[in-house]
Amino acid sequence: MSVVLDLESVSIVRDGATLLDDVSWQVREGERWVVLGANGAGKTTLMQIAAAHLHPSKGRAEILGETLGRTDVFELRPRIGLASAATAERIPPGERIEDVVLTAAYAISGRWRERYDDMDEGRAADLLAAFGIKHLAGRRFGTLSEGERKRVQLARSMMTDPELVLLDEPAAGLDLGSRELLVRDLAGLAQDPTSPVLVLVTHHVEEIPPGFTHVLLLRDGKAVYSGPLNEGLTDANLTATFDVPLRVHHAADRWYAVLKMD
Ligand SMILES: Nc1ncnc2c1ncn2[C@@H]1O[C@H](COP(=O)(O)OP(=O)(O)OP(=O)(O)O)[C@@H](O)[C@H]1O
Repeated sequence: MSVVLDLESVSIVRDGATLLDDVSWQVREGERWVVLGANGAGKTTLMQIAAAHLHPSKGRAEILGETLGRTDVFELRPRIGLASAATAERIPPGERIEDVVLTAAYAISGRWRERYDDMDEGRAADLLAAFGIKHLAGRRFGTLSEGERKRVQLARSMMTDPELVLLDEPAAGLDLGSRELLVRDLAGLAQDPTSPVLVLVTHHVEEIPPGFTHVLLLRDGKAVYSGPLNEGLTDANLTATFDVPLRVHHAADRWYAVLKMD
């Protein structure tokens, strides 16, 4: 299986702070990864590297066969779908949601004078339908609920038919019902063999959709564990990751974690 993401001893230093510290991480075709860690662990920083938006201060990052620093990132970025709080912030509130999805074709976040062909328009419409938001066509992004916005961002992340999709906290701010619907949809994506490689960042094991295969646990910029989900999500690893004693439970293809009380 070919390697989609290959990070070798990657460190990121900003203003004297080490955000990522000697992280090595390999993601292969067909895999679905969860990146789990406490606030400030470095998850978003890692996604910025994986999305070719940030270069390592030290180490080597190879994305879809291209080495950062030796490749044109503007050619690489359209091959990667990204949905994050930062990408959402860049979307003009007055933008119609069809255009929010469509403009991903040019990696921009506000429609201007670019031209789109019927295939692009058709794909954007299909993606709105696939994520259950076709009925919202015509609405302005700024008028949507948080759950609806997350779905629009998900659709946008898939617009270029990317080989790698990075979803940075797609369930943040969702109510229980909306979260569960999102988990169901992500499980559908994960279980579809034609889907791209998926990387999902979260704080909560409850948000891990069935079908995800691997986990990277981050703490203070360092990898605590990187490998198969079933082997990695242990009491000891979660406790080390979040620095509180945790008990993890796996039932009916979902994960749960609570504080150890004894
Ligand atoms: N320019 C910077 N200078 C110094 N520290 C920074 C800078 N940018 C980010 N950081 C710090 O790096 C750490 C990692 O940030 P990052 O956003 O990657 O964490 P995260 O795991 O995504 O956190 P969260 O779960 O809260 O979103 C944080 O402690 C943050 O304050």
